[in-house]
Amino acid sequence: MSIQYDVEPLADSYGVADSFPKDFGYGEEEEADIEDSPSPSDSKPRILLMGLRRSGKSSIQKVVFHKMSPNETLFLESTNKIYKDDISSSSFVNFQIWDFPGQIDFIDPTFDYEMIFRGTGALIFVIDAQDDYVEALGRLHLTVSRAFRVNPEINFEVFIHKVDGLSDDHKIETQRDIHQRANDDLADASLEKLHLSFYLTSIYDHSIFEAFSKVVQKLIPQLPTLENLLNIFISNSGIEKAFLFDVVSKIYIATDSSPVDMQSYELCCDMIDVVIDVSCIYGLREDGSGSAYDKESMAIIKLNNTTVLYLKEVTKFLALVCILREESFERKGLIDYNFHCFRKAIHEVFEVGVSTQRPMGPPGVGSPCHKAVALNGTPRSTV
Ligand SMILES: Nc1nc2c(ncn2[C@@H]2O[C@H](COP(=O)(O)OP(=O)(O)OP(=O)(O)O)[C@@H](O)[C@H]2O)c(=O)[nH]1
Repeated sequence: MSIQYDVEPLADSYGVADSFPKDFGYGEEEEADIEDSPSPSDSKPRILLMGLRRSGKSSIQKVVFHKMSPNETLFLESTNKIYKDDISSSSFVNFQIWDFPGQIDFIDPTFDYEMIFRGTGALIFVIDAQDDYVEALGRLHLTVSRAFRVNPEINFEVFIHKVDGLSDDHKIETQRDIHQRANDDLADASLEKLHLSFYLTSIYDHSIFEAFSKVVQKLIPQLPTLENLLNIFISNSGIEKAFLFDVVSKIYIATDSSPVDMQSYELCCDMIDVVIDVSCIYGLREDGSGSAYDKESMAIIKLNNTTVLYLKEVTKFLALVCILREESFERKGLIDYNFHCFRKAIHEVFEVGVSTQRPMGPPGVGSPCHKAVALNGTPRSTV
């Protein structure tokens, strides 16, 4: 395997290149009392992580957005308050992730669930698949039915989590059973319109990143355009698969329309890790200033099975990672030209997003959630 790696530590013309956080990121973490009044940053759309105690909520947040290694999560303390994690300063994902304590009580008058659900884009309910999940299903039903009544626009996502401990057959059976019971409960409550999506996840492999990618993609209004651009790019460049990655979290925010196989995704994730690690060691200035990822970032990795991985910077937060055959890579000039057009188009997509951004309206109880677009293209909610 040979690695060609080329990174200019800092491009002044890149505007905020130097602002890419040195620790790779991961915005300020706020701890909030449940009864806290909303702060201005609370107007950002949220992804809520809910579920019973010890189901794995904090671990998911730490592994996906804070590069914590899965084994370290064994030492995480139980969450007693809502943790609001604003990752928008380092990630394309312009959301706050709110990690809830397991024992949250809807009857508690200090828990303003109307306010919380109104600005929510996605609610992820985590179920521990290694545990008895009857109680979790009851909690899931209570949570989603409350949330749906306040804001029917929320995407409801169920992570059947910790499946690393289950055999393949057991995984499928658990998913079928949870799916069946959860939907039966909804049907009994005449909530057929409430749609739940299910994912099998574990922090010990890439499944958690894949699942989070799908959750985030649903919140990106420009997704069809991005997919279209990727399709045009790969078909004209002889590329087999291309992913548009959020570099910090390794969530892919879009891919071309050919099916995603887990191995390709894992390979691309590993490439990002290699590039960033090498860049952190050799790409910074001697005094440690500069950025591990900037406009000049690119890498080519040739594998011993005639496959080539090609990574290029698209925006401050996004990278394109392509998988192609060695023969196709002989036409690198063509690929680079097509990439140049693709990159330009992506910038235009998000610039249009900014110019069509709606002004923030005053909060109003029960008002529908209007979606506008933020600088990085993810929707902002005005509630
Ligand atoms: N085997 C396995 N263990 C996991 C996984 N995810 C989390 N865990 C473990 O589950 C335990 C509980 O994880 P936490 O992230 O603290 O759970 P939580 O839901 O945030 O718990 P509370 O803060 O009490 O609500 C930890 O020991 C984790 O290491 C997983 O995918 N597989």
